[in-house]
Amino acid sequence: MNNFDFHNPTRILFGKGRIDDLDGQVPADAKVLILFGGGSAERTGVLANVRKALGDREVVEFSGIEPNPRYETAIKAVDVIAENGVTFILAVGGGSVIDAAKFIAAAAKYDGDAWDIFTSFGGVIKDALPFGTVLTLPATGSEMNTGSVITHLGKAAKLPFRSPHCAPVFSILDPELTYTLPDRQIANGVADAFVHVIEQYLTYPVGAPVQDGFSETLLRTLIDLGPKALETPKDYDIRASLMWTATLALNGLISAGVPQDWASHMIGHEITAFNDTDHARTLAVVLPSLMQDQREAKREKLLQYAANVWDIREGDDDARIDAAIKATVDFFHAMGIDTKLSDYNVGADDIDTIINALTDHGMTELGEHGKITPTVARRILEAAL
Ligand SMILES: NC(=O)c1ccc[n+]([C@@H]2O[C@H](COP(=O)([O-])OP(=O)(O)OC[C@H]3O[C@@H](n4cnc5c(N)ncnc54)[C@H](O)[C@@H]3O)[C@@H](O)[C@H]2O)c1
Repeated sequence: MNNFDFHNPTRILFGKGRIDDLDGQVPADAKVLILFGGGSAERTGVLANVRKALGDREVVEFSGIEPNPRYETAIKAVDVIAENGVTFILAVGGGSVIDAAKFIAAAAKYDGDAWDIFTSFGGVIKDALPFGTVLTLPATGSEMNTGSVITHLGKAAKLPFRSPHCAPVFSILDPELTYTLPDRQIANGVADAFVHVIEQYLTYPVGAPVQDGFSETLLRTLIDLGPKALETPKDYDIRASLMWTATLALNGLISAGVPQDWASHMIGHEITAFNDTDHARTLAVVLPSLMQDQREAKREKLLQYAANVWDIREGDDDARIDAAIKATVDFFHAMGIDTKLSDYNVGADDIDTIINALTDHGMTELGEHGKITPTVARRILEAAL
C-alpha cells in the first residue's frame, strides 16, 4: 500500500428532516449567502425549508448557477459577497452548485485574478470563506471533498481545482430531497459515482484489500440499486443507500494509499466543454473505450473487477475482461445512458478540437502511469465514435 494522509473535516448530517438542524451548524451571527441553481430548489420547497431553518440570520440569495457551473456566473457572486459582508455560504443543490460555492469561497479571499485558481489547480488558495451544503442530487461527492470543476465559456475550458481550504464545514444529506429528481439525473448520478470508484480502483494492485473491498461494495451497490431507483422512485432505503454510496465514492476514503487514474474524467471534461454534454454521459462514453485500450496496463485489476464486481468466472483471461467491459456498457444502457460519441453529436471531425483542448490544458500525461498522452486519448475517442 502507498503512503497517504487522510483528513476529512466535513460533518455529515444524514437522514429525513435534517434541514431543521441547519440552525445548529451555521454560526448564529453569520451573514449567509444562499447559493442555488435554476429553480428546482425553489420549486421543490427545499429553499423554503432552508430559509425557515436559518431563522432571523441576515440572508442574501444568489441564484442561476448552471449545471456544469460557469465561471462567468460564479464570479458575480464574489462581488455580492463583498458588497454585503457575507461571512458564510450555504450551497443548496447538486454538484454544480456545491462546486461553484467552493470557487466563490476561495475567490472571495483571493486578491489576484481568480482565474489563477484554475491555472494553479488550486495551489494559490490560502484561505476561503466557510461554507456548508444541502445536497439535493447524489452523484459527485462534492459535498464531502475539496475538489471543484468550473466551465469558463469564454475560454471553452472546463477545469478542476482542489484545495484543503475548500472542504464543506457540513453537508446535509436527506434522501427524501432526491424524490423530485428526474430519471435522467438519477441515472447521471449513479453513472458518475460508478466512474468515480472505477478511477480509484481500476489501476494496478498495490496490496490494498480494504480499499479494494470498499470499492467493490460501492460498485456492486450501484449496479444493484441504480436500476431499482428508476423503477421505484420513492423507496427511501434505496435513495438513502445511493446517496451515501455516492458520497463515499469520492470523499478520499477509497483513494487513500492506492494509485488513481482520472483520465476518463479529464477527457470527458473536454467533451462537456465542447458541447455541454452531461458530465456523467461523457464518462459512460470514455470509460468503456479506455478500459479496452488500456487492457494490458490494467490487466490484473480488470480480472479482479470481472470476478469480484460482476461474478464473471467462465472463460480465459481475455474472455473474462471482454465480458466485464460488456457488462459495464450494459449497466450504463440499463440506466438509460448511451455510450457512443455519435449519440451526443460528436463526430470524427470534432476529435481534433477535443484533443487540442486537452493538450492546451496540460492534460498530456494522464492515467495511473502518466501514459495516456493526447495520441492515446485520440485513439480512445476514435474507438468510441
Ligand atoms: N467536485 C467534485 O468532486 C465533482 C465530481 C464529479 C463531478 N463534478 C461536477 O459536478 C457537476 C455535476 O453535478 P451533478 O451531477 O450533481 O448535477 P447538477 O448539480 O449539475 O444538477 C443537474 C440538474 O439537476 C437539477 N436538480 C438538482 N437537484 C434536484 C432535485 N432534488 N430535484 C429536481 N432537480 C434537481 C439541477 O437544477 C440541475 O438542473 C459537473 O459540473 C461535474 O463536472 C464535481
